[in-house]
Amino acid sequence: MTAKIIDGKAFAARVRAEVAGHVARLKADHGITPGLAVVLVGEDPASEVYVRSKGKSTVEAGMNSYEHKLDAATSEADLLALIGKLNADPAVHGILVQLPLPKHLDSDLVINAIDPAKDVDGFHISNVGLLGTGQKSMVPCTPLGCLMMLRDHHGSLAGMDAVVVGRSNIVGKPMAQLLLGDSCTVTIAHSRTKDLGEVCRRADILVAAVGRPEMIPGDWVKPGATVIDVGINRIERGGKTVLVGDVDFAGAAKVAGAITPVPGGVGPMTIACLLANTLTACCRANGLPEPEGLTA
Ligand SMILES: NC(=O)C1=CN([C@@H]2O[C@H](COP(=O)(O)OP(=O)(O)OC[C@H]3O[C@@H](n4cnc5c(N)ncnc54)[C@H](OP(=O)(O)O)[C@@H]3O)[C@@H](O)[C@H]2O)C=CC1
Ligand SMILES: Nc1nc(=O)c2c([nH]1)NC[C@@H]1CN(c3ccc(C(=O)N[C@@H](CCC(=O)O)C(=O)O)cc3)C=[N+]21
Repeated sequence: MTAKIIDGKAFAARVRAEVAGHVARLKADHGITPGLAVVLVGEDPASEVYVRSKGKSTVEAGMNSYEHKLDAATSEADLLALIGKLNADPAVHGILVQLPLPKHLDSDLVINAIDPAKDVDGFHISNVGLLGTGQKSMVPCTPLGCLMMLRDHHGSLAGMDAVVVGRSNIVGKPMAQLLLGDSCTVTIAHSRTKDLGEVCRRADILVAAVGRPEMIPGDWVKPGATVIDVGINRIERGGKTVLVGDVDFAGAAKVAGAITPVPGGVGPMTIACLLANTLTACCRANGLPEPEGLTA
């Protein structure tokens, strides 16, 4: 079998266009422009690329983008003061603090200082709790993007066996919650899982969020399964730096029913969902009905 390639880039373009349409209507009918503030502490080159591309997409969707670049040595008090200001600013509907933060900053403390209604990453403990109890929340962008692609491909996910490899707070755990919410039978695997290959081979839906280049070989994939590769790994190959996922794409594509590529899969969907979450936060803040199909 040769897998269908799930085109995250094209899907993301559709989501962004839909968001832009809603933004135009918000402006015309209500005079409101959604605003997203992105906070970057320190000078990680990969993060800077990512923050720039977020800013560009935000503006292209018709929203306001506010970038705050802080020195790597910024104190916790200064960062918390900035978050306080953004929380109080009515022009800012979404706040994203780029992770990881420099080691001297307590990321839990910082994330939990964000107004949950503006927490477009969905990392605040109250959003985590709302998601876990099936209540309306802000849903983390990467897992939300994965869910949208899965629903688009399968329609209903009910009863499917899903395996999520990785248990981070930003990808693995919220991904598992969303799959459970769609009535999958969910297994969460991690670095202490025994017989990971055996576990993966049970999956109708296999989500890899590990951060290890091409660690999942084709023979861990059940024939016909849907593979969602969240990994973003930069490696040297043939004297060039290339981007690869956590899955051996060539091997897995021979067995899977459908697979997301890297680049052009989950990454672009993450950014599209960030814009969608900012729009949703703006609608909620203004007591307006939220657009359908852009949340979980
Ligand atoms: N496309 C996108 O939009 C995004 C992509 N990413 C990418 O996704 C990947 C994962 O990110 P993130 O969740 O933040 O990473 P973390 O490093 O926070 O978590 C990695 C997880 O993988 C598990 N793991 C590590 N090694 C193994 C192994 N050998 N076998 C099984 N499990 C293992 C860890 O287990 P344990 O808990 O036991 O240590 C951990 O739960 C990265 O490549 C990152 O760049 C991240 C965010 C967004
Ligand atoms: N608070 C916070 N929220 C995040 O959502 C967050 C974060 N911090 N820190 C870093 C990770 C990583 N992440 C990516 C998003 C998009 C691409 C993306 O668009 N990737 C393109 C390729 C881009 C390239 O070429 O480098 C693709 O896969 O096609 C990648 C990675 C979000 N993260």
